[in-house]
Amino acid sequence: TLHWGYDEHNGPSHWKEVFPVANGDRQSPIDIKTTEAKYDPSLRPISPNYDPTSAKVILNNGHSTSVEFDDAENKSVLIGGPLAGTYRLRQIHFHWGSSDDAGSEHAVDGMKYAAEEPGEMECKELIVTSHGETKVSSTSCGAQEVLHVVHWNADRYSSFVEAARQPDGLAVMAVFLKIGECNPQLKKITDRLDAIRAKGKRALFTNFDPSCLLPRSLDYWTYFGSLTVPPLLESVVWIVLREPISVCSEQLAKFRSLLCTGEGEAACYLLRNYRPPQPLKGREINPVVW
Ligand SMILES: NS(=O)(=O)c1ccc(C(=O)NCc2ccccc2F)cc1
Ligand SMILES: [Zn+2]
Repeated sequence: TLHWGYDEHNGPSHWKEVFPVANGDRQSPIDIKTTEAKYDPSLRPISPNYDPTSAKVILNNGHSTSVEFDDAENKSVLIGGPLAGTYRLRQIHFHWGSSDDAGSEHAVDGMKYAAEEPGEMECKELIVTSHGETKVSSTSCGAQEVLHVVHWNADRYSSFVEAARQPDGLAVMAVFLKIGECNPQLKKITDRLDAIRAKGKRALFTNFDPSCLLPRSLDYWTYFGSLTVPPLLESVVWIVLREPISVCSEQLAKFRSLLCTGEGEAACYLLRNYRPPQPLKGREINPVVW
């Protein structure tokens, strides 16, 4: 049977063979067309409230690296914005591409921040060389990667797994990471990746508050979608932050050095792990800027 991944033979175009919901009506990620987003005055600011002692372990599950949090009580929660009730922090994880100009999942106005390889957004930069001539460099701009902060509706459901099967069960905050300065907060995570290079490995990871990875502005777009990896359950209220945070090339490269194979297996690097944008199927996207 298909073991899903991100290669030619088991990647996103094959997932529907095992997970038919891949062709559902509320799949993620999507390309957010900002001009079509409809402002909803009832939407409030989001309010993350995390306790650093909730952080427990960092692991490599073969599809990404995640930091898992203690979600046995309402210690670290997200409230406000489009959310009715208290959503409990479960884990954070990342998606990236095989080169610095690809890798995030959601896109904004076609700027496939992350973009599958073809058609990624390019920005032309004029560079004046030392001897005065100008030349155009086409570097990709926009974000190259994405951080997902995953929460579940602890008001209405008794576990993550139960919530993951409900239409309002999960809330995931997406933060774009843009190539630039190295990110000192992200360093805490990238410095631990050497300890969990093989699939299935885990390491202690405590005293970490993921709000340190959030941008200054919490302006966001919100829409109803799904998990972006199998089982692709349609249970996610997406909250996509407009402002990216910075990450440097060297930090991104460390994610790509993770293995999608276990110890003792022929090594294969987890070079990319993002799903391309999916059809909107008539969904409304609400921007929230205040
Ligand atoms: N990329 S994302 O959309 O933010 C995303 C978030 C969480 C999961 C997850 O927890 N999967 C395991 C899982 C799924 C369903 C039920 C139990 C599970 F453990 C997958 C994808
Ligand atoms: Zn994700």
